[in-house]
Amino acid sequence: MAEEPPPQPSSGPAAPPPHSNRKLKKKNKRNPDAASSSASGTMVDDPFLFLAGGKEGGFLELEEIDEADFGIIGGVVEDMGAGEENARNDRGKKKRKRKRKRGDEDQRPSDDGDGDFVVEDEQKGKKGKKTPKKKRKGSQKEKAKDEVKDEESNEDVADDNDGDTPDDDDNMDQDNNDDLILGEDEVYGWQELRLHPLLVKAIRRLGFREPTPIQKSCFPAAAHQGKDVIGAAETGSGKTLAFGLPILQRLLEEREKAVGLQQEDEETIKESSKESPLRALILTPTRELAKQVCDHLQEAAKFTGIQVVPIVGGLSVEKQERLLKKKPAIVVGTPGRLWELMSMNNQHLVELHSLSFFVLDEADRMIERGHFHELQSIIEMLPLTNGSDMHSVRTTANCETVPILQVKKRQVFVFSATLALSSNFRKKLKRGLSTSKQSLPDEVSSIEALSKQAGMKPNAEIVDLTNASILPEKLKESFIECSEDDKDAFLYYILSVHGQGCGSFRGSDNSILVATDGFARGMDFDDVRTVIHYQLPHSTDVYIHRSGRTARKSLAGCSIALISPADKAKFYSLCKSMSKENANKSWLQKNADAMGLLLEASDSEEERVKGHKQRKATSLLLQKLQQDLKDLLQRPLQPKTFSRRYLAGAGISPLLQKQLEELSKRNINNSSSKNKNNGSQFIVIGQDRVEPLQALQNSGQEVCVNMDKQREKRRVSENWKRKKHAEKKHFWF
Ligand SMILES: Nc1ncnc2c1ncn2[C@@H]1O[C@H](COP(=O)(O)OP(=O)(O)OP(=O)(O)O)[C@@H](O)[C@H]1O
Repeated sequence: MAEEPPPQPSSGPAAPPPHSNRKLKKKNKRNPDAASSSASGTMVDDPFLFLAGGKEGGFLELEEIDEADFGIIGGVVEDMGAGEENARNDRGKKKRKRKRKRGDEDQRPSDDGDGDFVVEDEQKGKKGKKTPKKKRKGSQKEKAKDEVKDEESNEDVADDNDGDTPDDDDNMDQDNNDDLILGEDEVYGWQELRLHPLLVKAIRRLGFREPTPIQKSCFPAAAHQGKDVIGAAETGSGKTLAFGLPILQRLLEEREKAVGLQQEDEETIKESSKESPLRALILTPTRELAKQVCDHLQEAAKFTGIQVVPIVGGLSVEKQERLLKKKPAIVVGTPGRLWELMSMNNQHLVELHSLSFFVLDEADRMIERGHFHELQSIIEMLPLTNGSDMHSVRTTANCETVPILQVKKRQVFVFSATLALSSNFRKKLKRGLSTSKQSLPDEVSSIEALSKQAGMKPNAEIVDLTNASILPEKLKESFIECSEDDKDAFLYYILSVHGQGCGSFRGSDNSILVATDGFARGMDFDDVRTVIHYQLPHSTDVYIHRSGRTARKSLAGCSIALISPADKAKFYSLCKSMSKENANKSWLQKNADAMGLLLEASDSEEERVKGHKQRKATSLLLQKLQQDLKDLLQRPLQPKTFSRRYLAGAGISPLLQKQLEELSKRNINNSSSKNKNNGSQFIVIGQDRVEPLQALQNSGQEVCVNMDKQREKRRVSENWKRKKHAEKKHFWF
């Protein structure tokens, strides 16, 4: 190990797996809360290549590593069939293809020096965008080369394109239908919402067959009833479009009214609507999230001509001022930079009389220290919406305004993955309305206070879909108990399972992202398979957000927490608070069920019968699950032939390495003769590149095979003992 090249610094994307435990420890000291999500780095000349799978297959068995205890603390073990795997791959491929077209694959995080990551290529360089399509159709290798070239050239021009909006040509003129992944009849779910045709078209292009539950629940209230919304749903459930689509819908409807009023053709209106007073201000806690939300909304607004721009720190103020001169209708930004520009009296940002939407995304993070000062200042800039500002719409001198008829009350949207509202929240909002802004508390200390201060109305729609589960349904949570020193070995081992080289994080199937907790919130990456909690976070929220980077969009994923003795207290309190939250949430439902009451008193007879049938089916299912659980609990968690060999500690000696290689060969031979074999089988992670998620999913079956065999053995040996005993008796008598 001494001759090994030093590992790459942890901040870069796709850092190769650590080659030395010592170095890895150093890295984690610098960044103690790092949450890593899966995949790999280059393994060339790595003496541990054999651990990484490859043709030979890895061999390490979890039980073989230092008295490991591996358990599942949540989630249902279910078989991720080939169907889902294929669907995941297909979806991933389609999306990547589309992203490549847009040049999005350049996007990747980089450390901006202050501990936070920024998306390095926040700018889509125009050079990259204008690469002829023909060139992009080359072989994978050529594509990869092109990407590298694009990245390089983007770096050259990045400075001129910071946070640029998509080209108007790009946005408007590519209205052809070739790009649409879904047919009209495949997006039926959206028609029910009465989504504007131009938005349906964008949705067809994105390939979203139906709205997610949070989108379905928020849209009617937000878009058709003009209500404020507090929305909470599990991570990765599509909250961005839950507030984004209602905003776009209303802007489009207003534009159509304007067409009616002004008797102009739609194209003219489309053109003129490129420049607009500020209609929607969306605040996010981090730069990366602002950029991501902006990208997502630009996709949704693709065919509308509505401009969406990001205003975030880390980019030059002058360039962002240039962006704002284009008068975008929607601005997505972080409080710090927005307030900086507002303080500089940026015209587009301070003329807020036409502002119809004020959105706080990831509101739970917004209220954490470090954000509220600017946030509060911005909120204080917002005009009151009690009707008095209607007059100023007409009279503001140097601000272009939308016609008075189009300006309804400003809507406030507050979204979060976690939500705890007091039972008298609406009353508080009512009281808030009669209170002047100055008399509100100095500090924004909770989502409630924040909503109140932002002017949320008492009839706000509260959509809390976190009831059933705070974490994604298909997330499998697991933990490994180990010593602090062995964490590195486990980390390396898990990463090595994914072991292949990579390009950028978004562009590769097998890359690794080492991230701060700031980054772990809200960032959306396709197909993240595994999240590793190298160190447990202090708060449940952070745990939820970290874990929520995987199992997004109803796909399967797993999170692995490495628990050292020092983490135990944190671990128990985390488990406690997670189960308490779940318990609290289902309290009403549980008690209602126990008393045989239906919560919805207004249900029709038909619905009641349906509900009764559903409950019956659920209770049968529960009984079956209980029986399954009972059966599972009767089986030992691990085979008795538990090996205590371990790979970890202060590096691996050449002798141990040799032994491991030999063991690897032996295991491969064992596995090839699996069907005939009569030796024991472990839950193998790393064998033939089996990832932790798959291993977790398969583990039940493997253990089951072992246990049957062991039971059979036990039965034979007991029979033998009985026979012997009988023979003995016979002998004495
Ligand atoms: N209706 C839909 N159908 C399928 N995919 C969707 C749909 N709506 C959004 N998505 C995709 O789901 C992913 C997650 O969406 P989004 O980032 O809005 O989730 P989120 O709830 O904000 O997550 P987080 O709380 O972690 O920020 C994105 O890749 C988005 O493109």
